Amino acid sequence: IDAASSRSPYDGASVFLIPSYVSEVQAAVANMTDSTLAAQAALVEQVPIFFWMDVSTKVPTLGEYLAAADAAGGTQVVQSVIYDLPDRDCAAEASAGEFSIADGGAALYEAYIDSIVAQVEQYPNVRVVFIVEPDGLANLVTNLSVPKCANAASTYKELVSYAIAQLQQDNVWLYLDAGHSGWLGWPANITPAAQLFASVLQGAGSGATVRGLATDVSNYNLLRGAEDPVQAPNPNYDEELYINALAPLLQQNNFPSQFIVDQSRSGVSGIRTAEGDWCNVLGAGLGMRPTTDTGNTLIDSIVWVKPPGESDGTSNSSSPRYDTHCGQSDAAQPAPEAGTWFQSYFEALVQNANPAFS
Ligand SMILES: O=[N+]([O-])c1ccc(O[C@@H]2O[C@H](CO)[C@@H](O[C@@H]3O[C@H](CO)[C@@H](O[C@@H]4O[C@H](CO)[C@@H](O)[C@H](O)[C@H]4O)[C@H](O)[C@H]3O)[C@H](O)[C@H]2O)cc1
Ligand SMILES: [Mg+2]
Repeated sequence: IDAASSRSPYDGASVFLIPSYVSEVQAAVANMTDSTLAAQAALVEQVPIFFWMDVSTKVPTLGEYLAAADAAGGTQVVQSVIYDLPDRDCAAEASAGEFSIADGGAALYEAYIDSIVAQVEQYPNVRVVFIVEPDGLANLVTNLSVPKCANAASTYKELVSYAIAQLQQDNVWLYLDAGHSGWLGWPANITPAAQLFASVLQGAGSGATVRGLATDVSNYNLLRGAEDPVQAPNPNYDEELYINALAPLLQQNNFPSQFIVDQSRSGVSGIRTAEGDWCNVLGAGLGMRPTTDTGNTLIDSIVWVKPPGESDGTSNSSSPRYDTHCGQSDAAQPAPEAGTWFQSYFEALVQNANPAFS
């Protein structure tokens, strides 16, 4: 058990602002004509988000950020998402990745992980928080009926175990992605989910550990609040209910039960026509600001993981990465490719922010 995982990485630390996102927001502000809204949008620059390593060529940039955090002094936390599994996003089209299992993807992914290890080992004084593979394991709980997921299952598990095994440095905290309340929170899913997380941790070898799980990444659920009608009849209809139900199941399976929760786009509830809608949902607003004052000892921090303004996926039906969810009536259109800047959507997120930026 490495020292890191026995305490929150956020205790007594400053969270590093990701420069590439600050630049995206600055560019967005420059393009805004409504001066009141632009002034509110400028405040978003000061909110820490996660740096997504959605392609292996972004790993050196993590190194630059670790160096900058190291130079800043004090106790810094750099937040980053590991997101490059071969046959990625197996139940959807929008976020398919660079690696494919059929084309040596497993070996390439291990090299990707090894390159991340090489970066974090250079900066032992910087705390690094990784969320490991959004949607990856969650898809193995509910979507083995999807051929791409069934074919990828053993590889996903082996590679997440590999990532855990390789990232045991004392300055690293790992939170596996655990979907959200409207996904794995369903009673039919929650126990298989706990068992899957535990088996993947065991696959990392004895002594390997993680800090816990991340929930609501790139989704729109409330941390705690009134039930959104589309969540009914799920008893775990918000993230805190999901976390409180999941934690004992994890403990029973010898899996650490600490959490971080994405609230970047959770400011407005009741915006989806169906619980499973995830793509650029209309009416969404920036949510609770990141804080360690979470009101629940299981939750280390509220965080912003999905960078607000970056698209979930293209609405162009002729694109190879077109997913029908991005063409729905509750999806903002026209939308650019996943991960690219969506200006009008960003402006709406600021407009709908709750709490408001002022
Ligand atoms: O009452 N009942 O009787 C009953 C019966 C069955 C029920 O079934 C449950 O229904 C849920 C709601 O549809 C399903 O949850 C959805 O599953 C999708 C993947 O399949 C997720 O999509 C991902 O979302 C990510 C961002 O979050 C994207 O990054 C990613 O690209 C994208 O693929 C949705 O969020 C998530 O909400 C459950 O699987 C399903 O088991 C539920 C109730
Ligand atoms: Mg996605």
